Amino acid sequence: MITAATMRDPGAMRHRSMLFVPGSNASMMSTAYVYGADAIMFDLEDAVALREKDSARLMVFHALQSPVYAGTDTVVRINPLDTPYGRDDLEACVRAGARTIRLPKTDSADDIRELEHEVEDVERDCGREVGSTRLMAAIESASGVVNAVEIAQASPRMVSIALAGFDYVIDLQTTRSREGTELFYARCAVLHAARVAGIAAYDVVWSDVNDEEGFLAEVELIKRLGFNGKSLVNPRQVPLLHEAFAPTEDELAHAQVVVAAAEKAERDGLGVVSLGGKMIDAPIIVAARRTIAFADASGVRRQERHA
Ligand SMILES: CC(C)(COP(=O)(O)OP(=O)(O)OC[C@H]1O[C@@H](n2cnc3c(N)ncnc32)[C@H](O)[C@@H]1OP(=O)(O)O)[C@@H](O)C(=O)NCCC(=O)NCCSC(=O)C[C@@](O)(CC(=O)O)C(=O)O
Ligand SMILES: [Mg+2]
Repeated sequence: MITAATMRDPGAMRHRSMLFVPGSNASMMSTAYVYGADAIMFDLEDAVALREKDSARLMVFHALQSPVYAGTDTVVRINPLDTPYGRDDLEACVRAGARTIRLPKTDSADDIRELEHEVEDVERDCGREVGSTRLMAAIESASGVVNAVEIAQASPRMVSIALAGFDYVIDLQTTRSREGTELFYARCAVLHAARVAGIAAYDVVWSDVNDEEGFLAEVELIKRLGFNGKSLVNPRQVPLLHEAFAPTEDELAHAQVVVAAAEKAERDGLGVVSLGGKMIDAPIIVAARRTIAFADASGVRRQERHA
């Protein structure tokens, strides 16, 4: 039986970066794995021209099976299932062993249930383990935002949900601003949906790859809101994002002391811990463990700490 627990490996929750790589660009696809993104997302949808849909699908099919991507968390953004390409994309990607399928323009939980049904058929057909393909939804409309909780909970295969800002602002009849005021409600809704469902939340792409300052301001905002990470369009954004999400050495040192104090209190059979006169309770311990996990993912060096 497929359960949420079997689908969600904790590593996926620690992902920060998901790099879009156009499925029609052979040169980008052949090198994308070197940039250190937590997940590589081959795109068959809007980055691919209509006349290249079939050749891009074939290239992604081969890339997914290439040894260079064996150790990478691969995601494929397929075309929506109500287009002439969606079902062929899905079949090729599941057969080739994509770890996660990203459904763009997800408006309702039924979209995910239909996807799940199709994925299961292909898994059975090609002899892949049923339940081995994970799903994620991109929310790109007002309907998607309003239905975000049901979408996030629509299948135990769901591992994450992403806001897609560019299509969303078109549906909202506005435009994308540098400060992102128009995205505030959708960001909060998508994030809350992810937390209700116990899955990861990804923020929108930042398209002006030369505007580093604007990108970093947006990253600070989404980190503060609680997002796990962001969809990216350019390799230069990967280290910037990872660095911004990495705890400082002081934050890490404090988290380690908190966890060490909590573990000592547990060994000593004490319910309440005091650290420098401050009470350390369960949420503070959870936050400290999260900081340590982020530090590990970011490669921040740990030192032995004792209570
Ligand atoms: C942005 C730009 C044109 C900048 O070009 P530039 O030329 O300035 O890039 P440079 O930095 O100079 O490149 C230096 C070296 O990196 C290589 N390189 C660049 N990008 C790479 C990459 N992505 N992967 C691997 N390699 C890469 C490049 O080949 C070069 O390699 P080399 O020649 O060997 O040195 C370029 O990055 C790019 O095309 N990005 C992908 C765009 C894309 O996928 N759009 C669709 C997804 S959004 C969407 O659909 C909206 C959405 O749906 C989103 C949602 O759903 O969330 C919604 O509604 O909001
Ligand atoms: Mg879009």
